[in-house]
Amino acid sequence: MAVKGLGKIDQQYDGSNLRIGIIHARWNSVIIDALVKGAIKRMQSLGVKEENIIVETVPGSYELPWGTKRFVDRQKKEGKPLDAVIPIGVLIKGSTMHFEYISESTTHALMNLQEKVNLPVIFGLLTCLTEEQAFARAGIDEAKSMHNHGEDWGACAVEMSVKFGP
Ligand SMILES: O=c1[nH]c(NC[C@H](O)[C@H](O)[C@H](O)CO)c([N+](=O)[O-])c(=O)[nH]1
Repeated sequence: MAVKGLGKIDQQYDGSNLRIGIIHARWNSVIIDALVKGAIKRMQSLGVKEENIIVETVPGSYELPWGTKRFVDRQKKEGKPLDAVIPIGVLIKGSTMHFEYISESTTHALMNLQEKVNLPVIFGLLTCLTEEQAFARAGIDEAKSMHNHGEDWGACAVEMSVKFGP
């Protein structure tokens, strides 16, 4: 069976000089909290200092693109520029098309944001058809916990910053 997820990291990247932002939505907060903790844990295991992991929040996933842009700009303006940013949101399909529209528009906006902010913008949006899928991808024990995707996003942020930074 193919092993999903980031798999083996081809090398340990040294995050000790990095400053990375996490901006997360507050919808589905139990799942969000697990994903954020997973990202922080992995980044610290790669040497990113606690004081260099800056966490911000927005109401929902739809606010992530604009919130991320302003967050990155503000950190730069304060003389503490980020090396990468991880927007995190959890969208769970409901009975309307709301899920589809937010998933599609937010994904495209986050992808396009990379050019605008000239930084790695890691794709931390879980778009799940059921709560069980979301619990599993946040490594929460109530479901068949697959793997905490937040850890992958943390590793990705460090690798992209080290490899492609200024
Ligand atoms: O982050 C989420 N926002 C959601 N909606 C709120 C949306 O992101 C905005 O915050 C809201 O529409 C105000 O702009 C969700 N649902 O509606 O299901 C969801 O599952 N996850």
